[in-house]
Amino acid sequence: MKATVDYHPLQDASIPCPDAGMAFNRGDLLEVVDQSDALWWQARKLPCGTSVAGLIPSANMLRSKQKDQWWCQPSHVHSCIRPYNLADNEEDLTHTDGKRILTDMENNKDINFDEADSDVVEGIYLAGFRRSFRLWRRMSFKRRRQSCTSCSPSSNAVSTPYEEVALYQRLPQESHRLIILIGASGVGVNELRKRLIKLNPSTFQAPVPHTTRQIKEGEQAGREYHFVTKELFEYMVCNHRFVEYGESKGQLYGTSIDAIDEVLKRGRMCIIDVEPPSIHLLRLRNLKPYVIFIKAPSPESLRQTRRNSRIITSYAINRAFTEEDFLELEETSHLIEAKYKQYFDSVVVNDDLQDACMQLCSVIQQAQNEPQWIPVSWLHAED
Ligand SMILES: Nc1ncnc2c1ncn2[C@@H]1O[C@H](COP(=O)(O)OP(=O)(O)OP(=O)(O)O)[C@@H](O)[C@H]1O
Repeated sequence: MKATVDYHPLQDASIPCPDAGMAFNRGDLLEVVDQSDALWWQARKLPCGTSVAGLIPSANMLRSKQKDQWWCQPSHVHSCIRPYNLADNEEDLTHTDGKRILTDMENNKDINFDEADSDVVEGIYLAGFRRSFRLWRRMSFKRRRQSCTSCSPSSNAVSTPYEEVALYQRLPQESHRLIILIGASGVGVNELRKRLIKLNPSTFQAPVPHTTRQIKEGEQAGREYHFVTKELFEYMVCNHRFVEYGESKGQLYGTSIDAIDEVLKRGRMCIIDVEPPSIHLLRLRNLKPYVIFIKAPSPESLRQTRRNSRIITSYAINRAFTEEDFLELEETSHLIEAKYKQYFDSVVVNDDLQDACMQLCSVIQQAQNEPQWIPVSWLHAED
């Protein structure tokens, strides 16, 4: 089983023998060796080389403890994921410090928010890196972050403190697993994703996003974007076709499940980066997502390695990192790790870019070609 909650026997007054208890954290793999008691099980941690079996609360026991709300944070409905609403526009245009982003943009009239990040490698267009798309994600991230600090991702954990898992080995004829990269904004998720795709553009691919904005000269439908009407976009929203979507400068942008399927059906490995709350929507049997957390390096190394790097912010393109950016990045990285670690299959620290890219490559190869623990429910045959 995979634990979806943290447990500390020394803080549990109800455990019959605290010394025999076994502490575990969200994401730990536990092999249950005795389930005969309704309240207390015996389990050991995997890999089990050194670990001895200890006492853990049964799933029912944990659920009833949760009702008393002592073992985890209060669980909230994830109110930060809201359908698109015109009333949200004002919020999108406001900084945490109250300055209006639009004003900043107006001050930068020469900025072209939609150019330059496109790329063609070996005749293959690298989709999903347009600035307008990334800008929307950044703005939407800011908005969600403001409303999200108390939001727990694990309302699901209430009903399933342990998730049953089994080893899965992908067969060569099966689709590749969806690779999800998660990380704080600015940590380098897009840089790594792009490098990976450039290394092998016929293997790795990003889904083509959707937008309601007009097609521009030089663009091709289905290449930079799937250009759709607002009506079609909203129809897709109503039919839950988007993993993420939102609005920037009056236009809608989003990543659809269909675009992900399209990449997988072509036999490619689909690499996406989404905000952590979207992981839930992608935990599907047919996608069997493998989640890689891109972690910020130590504070010293972060400042050292990024001294010449440039970022896209909500109101400026290609500006140097500031101390405020570093602090925000570190804080967000910790926050994401603390809240979502039960979903991580691997962690890659983005310290030296080249090393991180190589490590990412090898983790992805393992994910696709070696046995991995996945939820048992993903193994069941299609209905
Ligand atoms: N390991 C690294 N060393 C030095 N610079 C890096 C490293 N990783 C990323 N960068 C640089 O940091 C900047 C931000 O990276 P990137 O654009 O990939 O961020 P991101 O995580 O995708 O965030 P956002 O989605 O907000 O753009 C880029 O200029 C990128 O080249």
